[in-house]
Amino acid sequence: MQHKTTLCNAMQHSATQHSAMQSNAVQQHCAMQHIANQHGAMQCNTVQHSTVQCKVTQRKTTLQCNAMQHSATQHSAMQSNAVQQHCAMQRNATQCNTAQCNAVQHSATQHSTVQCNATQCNTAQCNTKQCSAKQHCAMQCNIVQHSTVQCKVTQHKTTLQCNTKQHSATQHSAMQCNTAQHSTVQCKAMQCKTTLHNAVQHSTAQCNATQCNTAQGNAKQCSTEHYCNATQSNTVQHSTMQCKAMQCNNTVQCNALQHSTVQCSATQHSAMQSDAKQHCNATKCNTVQRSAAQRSGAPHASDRCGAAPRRSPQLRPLRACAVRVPAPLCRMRARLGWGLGWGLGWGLGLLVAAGGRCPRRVWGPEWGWGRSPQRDMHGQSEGRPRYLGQEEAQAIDQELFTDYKFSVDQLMELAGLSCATAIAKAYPPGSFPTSPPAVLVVCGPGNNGGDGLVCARHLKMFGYHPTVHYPKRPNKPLFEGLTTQCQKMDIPFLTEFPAEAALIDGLYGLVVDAIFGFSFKGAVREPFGSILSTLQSVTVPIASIDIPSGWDVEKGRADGLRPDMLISLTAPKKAAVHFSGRYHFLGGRFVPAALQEKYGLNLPPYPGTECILQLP
Ligand SMILES: NC(=O)C1=CN([C@@H]2O[C@H](COP(=O)(O)OP(=O)(O)OC[C@H]3O[C@@H](n4cnc5c(N)ncnc54)[C@H](OP(=O)(O)O)[C@@H]3O)[C@@H](O)[C@H]2O)[C@H](O)CC1
Ligand SMILES: [K+]
Repeated sequence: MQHKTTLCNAMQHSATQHSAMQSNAVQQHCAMQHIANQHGAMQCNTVQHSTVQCKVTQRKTTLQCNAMQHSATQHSAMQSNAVQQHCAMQRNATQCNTAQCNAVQHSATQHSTVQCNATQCNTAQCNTKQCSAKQHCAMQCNIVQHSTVQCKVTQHKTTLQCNTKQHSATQHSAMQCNTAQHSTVQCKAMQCKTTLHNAVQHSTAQCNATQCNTAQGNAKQCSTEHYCNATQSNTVQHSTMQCKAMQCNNTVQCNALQHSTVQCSATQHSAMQSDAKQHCNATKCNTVQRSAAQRSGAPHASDRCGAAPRRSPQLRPLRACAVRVPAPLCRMRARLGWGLGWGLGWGLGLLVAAGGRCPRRVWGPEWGWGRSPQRDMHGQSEGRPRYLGQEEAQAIDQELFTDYKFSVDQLMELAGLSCATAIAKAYPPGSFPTSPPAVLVVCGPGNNGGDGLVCARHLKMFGYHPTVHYPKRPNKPLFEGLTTQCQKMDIPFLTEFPAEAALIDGLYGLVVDAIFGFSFKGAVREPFGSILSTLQSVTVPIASIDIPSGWDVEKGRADGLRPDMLISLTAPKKAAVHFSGRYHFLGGRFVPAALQEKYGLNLPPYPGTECILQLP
């Protein structure tokens, strides 16, 4: 509100003052907005700002936006960030020296919510009293780790930024409306359909994928030169997620220029195209390979196992299958298993399994058991691990902590490592439709969520590109530590869960479900209800840690998630008998023999030094 037009006027935005941060590629955008007096502090940003720079600008309060606050003493941590040239240009070199940007100035008092920005949140300061406002950290800690895409979502979700007067419908600039980062919901009709969003204002950044995927982005609109031309389709804004099938299906858009490697997303790529590492070129996109059949998951030509994976038409299978049931039978089994009731469905499933197995991967004797399971209705059988009830699982857990004196983080580390290892075995990076292999890890409020954070960290170490969504964070050092570790390893945290399954399908090759574990009870509460409901519609594979989230720990849930992978920790829980995905692993190789004995776990021997074991 204090932000006067004059503060953002031509003088400040002159060539000399326009810092590296401000003098972005789309000069005309700022120029246009400044002239129109619409330039609020928030509007100073622009998508064209690099991630760091953009955020710095956006985080500025209006007070900070003016020249006075840019004095040395007021230069907050936020301002004295890595964009040193910004400081140098706006202040003289001596003012913006290291001393002024040092810890002294980063005192608690100076660390306002706004000032405690990404840079600080990535440091130890984020865990101190200075940044103790949890929401603050949650929001701001994400920033640097957020890719351009994610960062903008976060920023645009900020109440301060989104609810100011400048963000009225008319003032809502193309910049604000732009960003592929806006989900369809966020990029509302009101914002996207203002007269501001005309062709002139729709710069490269502004005509983004989200818009192209909305009602505006229909064939008619997107095929115009303004909206979906070659330039727009190959910008950084067009991440995997954004350059969607719609664009690839448009023959106009499907030219070689637009279809960079990055842009050819999972959705666009048929399995055949992905496997062949032939990125969507003009020929492929305009030919029969883009047929409906392929997009609906027809098996890959090179899939020697034949049957298309239920959830991952775009992911290559691991190894050759042994005995396989024809895909229709497998599908029938799945349908029966989930559609006609548990008992009947599972019984028929076993009938099918007796003659062969659906393409559930077992790697052979060195990895798992070659034989099919002979489970009873409780999942227990001779020579097989005992499937635990909820209370049993909790009791073993407690005993590990109280009697054996393990700490939670010890076991969580092993559990999370097991999960990452199993994922890497089943879904090697090369099998992902996109490079890098992007994984969405959704973490819940308990230890299952902690496993997810550890898993994300190890996945990162293994060469994956995990992104975490962690909406409900316990106020405990363990979880704060795990979060910080991820953030400092440049793992982005999505503050907003993608509202549409298609976005997830486009962006990620795999979803890790670390929402609920063996303590889940009752009806799912928000925000996890919405999250799970979205996850039910994704087509990329889901790997569930310990229990498919939302399932009753003992009874399962017929209309719930249908993960492609389950990593049972310690021992499978009773619900696992209903698991029908391809990969069932046992992980958490930390249960001492005496405890195994006491609870009659009957765990199979892990191979060698492995921390996981594939179950049939
Ligand atoms: N020994 C082992 O095998 C180990 C396993 N680990 C992992 O830990 C989980 C179990 O962790 P726990 O924290 O006990 O439970 P959850 O992760 O399931 O989560 C509990 C939180 O979930 C909330 N909750 C419960 N029900 C609902 C619901 N219906 N809707 C929304 N939220 C729900 C619950 O909230 P409350 O308000 O009820 O408190 C909790 O916040 C295990 O499965 C393994 O993954 C360890 O990592 C290592 C040892
Ligand atoms: K889970």
